[in-house]
Amino acid sequence: MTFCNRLMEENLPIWEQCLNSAFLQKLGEGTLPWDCFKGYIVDDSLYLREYAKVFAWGMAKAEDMEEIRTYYELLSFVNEGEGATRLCYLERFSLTDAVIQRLPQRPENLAYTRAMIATARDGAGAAECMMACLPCMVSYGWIFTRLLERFPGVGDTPYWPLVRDYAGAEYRAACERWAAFTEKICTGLEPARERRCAEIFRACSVHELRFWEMSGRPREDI
Ligand SMILES: Cc1ncc(C[n+]2csc(CCO)c2C)c(N)n1
Repeated sequence: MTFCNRLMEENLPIWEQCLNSAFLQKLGEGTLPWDCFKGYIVDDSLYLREYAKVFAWGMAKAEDMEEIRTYYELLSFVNEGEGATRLCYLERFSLTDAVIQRLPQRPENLAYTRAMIATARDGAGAAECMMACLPCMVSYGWIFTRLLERFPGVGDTPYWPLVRDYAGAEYRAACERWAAFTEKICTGLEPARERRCAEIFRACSVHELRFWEMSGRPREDI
């Protein structure tokens, strides 16, 4: 089994808890309070801004152009794909990007992005950087694919544009590319560094869970 597949398998129980969070279950059923969804979109927009900085560290430490191209691809994915869906939702909430950028990240969100950025900043290189980002990419693919299987009716809810971004074949193919790149850079690592990588992957999977739990509560400042 590949290193990335092993990590995914080991962390499936955490992702399962994400899928079973009140936020995602209600989103699937179409009963999620709109205020909770609004809070999620705001925090997630702030999250994605900070997330982009992880790749700045990755690029600064890159050893070849392929690495830089991968970070560039990941960044443009956030900017074009996910950014567009979020902007549509913000418009529906009558919120603008300028307004939300001044809002604070909620504590769980801040803890997550601080941990990712510190990991990429302090890590030895691409392996640590990708370990911090991979759970967020691949857990979304896994979670939203399962969510759609469990709640096929989600296609008729206002949450469909978000689910559609992650539950399709195109996103799955992108995840496979990112995992293949990660596999390549993690092949032949010393055992201590490999253990550290597994710890980062797990810590970030737990941060994902905390983010979903946080999203079950509305923000009080919007
Ligand atoms: C809290 C949180 N976790 C994960 C994602 C998903 N995500 C973030 S970046 C990216 C694509 C790769 O750059 C994906 C799929 C999110 N939006 N918010």
